[in-house]
Amino acid sequence: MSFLANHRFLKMNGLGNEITVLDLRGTPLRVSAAEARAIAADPRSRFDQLMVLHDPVTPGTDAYMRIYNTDGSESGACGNGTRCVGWAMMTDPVMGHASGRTLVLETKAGLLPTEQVSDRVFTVDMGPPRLAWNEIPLSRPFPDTRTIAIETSLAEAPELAGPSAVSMGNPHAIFWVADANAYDLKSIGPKFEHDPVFPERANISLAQVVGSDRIILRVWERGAGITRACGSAACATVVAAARKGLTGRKAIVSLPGGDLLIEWREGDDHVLMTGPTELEHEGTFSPALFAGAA
Ligand SMILES: N[C@@H](CCC[C@H](N)C(=O)O)C(=O)O
Repeated sequence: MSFLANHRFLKMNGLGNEITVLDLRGTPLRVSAAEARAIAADPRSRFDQLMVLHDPVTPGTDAYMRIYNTDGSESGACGNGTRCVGWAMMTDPVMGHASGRTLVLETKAGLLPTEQVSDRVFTVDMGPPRLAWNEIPLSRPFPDTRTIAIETSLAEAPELAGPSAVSMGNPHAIFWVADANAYDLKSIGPKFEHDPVFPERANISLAQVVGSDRIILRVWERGAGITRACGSAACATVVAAARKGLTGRKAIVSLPGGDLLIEWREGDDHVLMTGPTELEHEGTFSPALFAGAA
């Protein structure tokens, strides 16, 4: 039987981005890709991202997080999920032992200081964007990642070419469009996600700039598909928009699930993301879920 049988989880969301939080602190256990897919397959624990808490690794941090997509792949960043973890570690009666209003969380991509702004609203310091082609990563050199060349060309949307590329600890490609709702993202997203220029695949965004401080955004997430919000994509988009002179360094990003406030701070180059969290329910995993999942 899987160690996850009867294990407690929280089902949350950040602007409709479906997040399941699982606490494995105090154990050496690790969720496999098959177990993550099994958790995603149950409507009670369905997620776009599974945030798994582990004991801290770096001194001074509060927890190490592994982040799984629906397909079982792992990511270095999830902005909406990190806010949910902040809420869980501060407020949940079982997971919430953190004192104070700040936490430092760690992923394979780095440190994520997280601050409670009000009851359910959190700001995550998503760190500096990574803009060099080999940091994103891209499969070949581009001196300027504000616009890159891709191999995929769509007969139905030939204007979707030359996206910006940014890593926020995970790879993002941002296509600049006149109307973000004019495209069948479910059809085009996977084609761009798997373009050979993205050796680790990429999260694909359609960004419509509607003012110097406002962007409408839809996202096809690597490993998860269309989601109602993607925090790291919102951060990557404001960075790319500011680099291209399309907006300032602070903007509201409107996603199908609601708004995020993003600021690319002068001075230390860090990107701050502020937005809400919501607890939907808690539950325990049915042992039957993991039959056949190793
Ligand atoms: N929803 C997340 C990003 C999720 C990670 C992504 N699918 C990846 O594989 O990089 C967010 O809020 O940032």
